[in-house]
Amino acid sequence: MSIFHRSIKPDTATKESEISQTKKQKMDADYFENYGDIAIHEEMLRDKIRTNAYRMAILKNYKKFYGKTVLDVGAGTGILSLFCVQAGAKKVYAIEASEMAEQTRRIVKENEMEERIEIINCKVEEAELSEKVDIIVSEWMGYNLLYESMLESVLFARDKFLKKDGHMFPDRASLYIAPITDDDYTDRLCIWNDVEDFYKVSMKSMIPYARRCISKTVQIMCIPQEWIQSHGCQIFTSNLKTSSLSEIQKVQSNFEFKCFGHSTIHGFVTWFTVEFPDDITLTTSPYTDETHWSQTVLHIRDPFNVEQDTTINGSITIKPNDSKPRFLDICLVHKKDDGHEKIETFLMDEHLT
Ligand SMILES: C[S@@+](CC[C@H](N)C(=O)[O-])C[C@H]1O[C@@H](n2cnc3c(N)ncnc32)[C@H](O)[C@@H]1O
Repeated sequence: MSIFHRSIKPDTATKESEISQTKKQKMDADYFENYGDIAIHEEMLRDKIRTNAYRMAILKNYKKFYGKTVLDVGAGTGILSLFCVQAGAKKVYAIEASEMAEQTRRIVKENEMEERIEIINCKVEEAELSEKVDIIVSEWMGYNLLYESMLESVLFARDKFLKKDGHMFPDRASLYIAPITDDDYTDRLCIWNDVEDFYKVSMKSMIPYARRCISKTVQIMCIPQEWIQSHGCQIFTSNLKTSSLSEIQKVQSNFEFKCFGHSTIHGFVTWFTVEFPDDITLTTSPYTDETHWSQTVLHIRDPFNVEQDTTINGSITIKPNDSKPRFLDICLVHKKDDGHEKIETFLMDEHLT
């Protein structure tokens, strides 16, 4: 992604590009250092909803895997590669850029699968394979589906390594949004009223600022179903076999909700699903069992009241942040019935709560 404008002279542009390149490399280094740590892999393996969805998808589709070659993009501990061999894969290329790859080698040996799983310790963008593969498996999803921007690497791998009639596991991803009431929102503001009782000084003037602070931070949490105030609306869906890079680099969609009943809207929640062949779906919906992704909550600045059938419409744009492309810029525009449009912007970076 280019960060400079046409008006910048070539030499300045080169300098800018070098800086951005160094920044990007540093960010990637931090990213892979994070995945070199055991804790994140423990969290993923503890998430049985996630891991069993992949296990079921691979084992139930054993006819697709039997005798075939597979590329596991971002193998981590190698768990998905092991499932692929259990399903009968002839050869799995397990590409992992972080230092975890050293441990993956040990795990593969422990399972006596060295002859079938080849660990390649580099970024998939830098890998060379001696053949094209029949299947790509990858667990690339981040919070709000696109946080981390790993899907770009998976599509890169698809275009370079997947046979024309090959399969993607998963092969579809979708993102949903719904308006919510947040029962904890008022509690969070209470302190600015309570200061008077506690210490006999007033801090009520902080309330508008506190609201702004709440609305700026993206919260990762499992919300109670009762908070949801209308049916969800799909804002993004991608066929991973055919989607282009540009389609996944900018999500832009309108939404419209009809509210269930009387409540206060404090924000919006997003969740995602990924689908595999043979009707297997992994969902992070608030209506099903918790996963380590939870849901993503975007609080608005000025909560508003709704009644049954109040309409909320608007649009959402999600794209990688220009200078830190693994993070996301989110712009949410919303309007109640014929009211004024409100615009909320969020940076989904490491300061998630
Ligand atoms: C979400 S984890 C999944 C790990 C494992 N497949 C699992 O399901 O438990 C993603 C892994 O992909 C690796 N990864 C991300 N981008 C990569 C890239 N471009 N090339 C190679 N590995 C990558 C990360 O280091 C991380 O270990």
